[in-house]
Amino acid sequence: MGISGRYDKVLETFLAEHENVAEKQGMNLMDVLLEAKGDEKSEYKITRDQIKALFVRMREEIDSVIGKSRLILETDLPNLPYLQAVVNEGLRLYPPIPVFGRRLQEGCVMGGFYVHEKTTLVVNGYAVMRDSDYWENPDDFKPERFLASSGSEQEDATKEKVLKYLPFGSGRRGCPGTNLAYIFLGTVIGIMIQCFD
Ligand code: HEM
Repeated sequence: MGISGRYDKVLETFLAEHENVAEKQGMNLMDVLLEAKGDEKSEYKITRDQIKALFVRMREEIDSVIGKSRLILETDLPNLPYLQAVVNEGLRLYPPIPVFGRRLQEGCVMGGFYVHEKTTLVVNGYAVMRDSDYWENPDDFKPERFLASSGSEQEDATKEKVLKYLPFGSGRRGCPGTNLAYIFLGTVIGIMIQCFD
């Protein structure tokens, strides 16, 4: 058995351990995911088949662009649009920093309300990125929405996209590490796809 087969076996043991514990004390991320998978009423069903289809498409893209003889480099990322779309969609649905703040230097009208200067506002990026006014089927994991060929979200003008896609905030206090973050997310996820089944 290859290394990835052996690794799969170890992971399956962990999964079985989590599924079979009768009385849980606290929950960790794997418990949360397993509960979502088993929850009939959950808004979005996670199935192993969906994860597999996503995985197969990413693996095909990486194999066709890079081959099987080396690992992904930073310079490969622009040639891997589906991998980038998966990273974008992951950040849209599960932003590591879901809210961020601003303090107003001047009073102004926002959404019909006058907001005084020095007011601290919290921007809920999580809610904006799941708003059905801006995103089609917002709770679905659909990386295709970030592909240039997709008609739905991609047709939006760049400015609007910046304001509805906020995993790194926006404007002059937006995250200065955005480019670095895309590089490490793309390479780390891509390398895991290359190395493990
Ligand atoms: C997945 C990775 C990352 C995410 C999701 C993330 C997200 C964010 C968000 C939402 C903000 C607030 C932006 C705003 O208020 O408009 C922020 C600020 C910031 N981030 Fe990141 N970040 C990431 C990685 C990084 C990295 C790799 C660095 C540096 C190497 C970095 C450095 C900073 C700094 C210094 C600020 C404060 C900017 C300011 O207040 O002017 N971040 N980040």
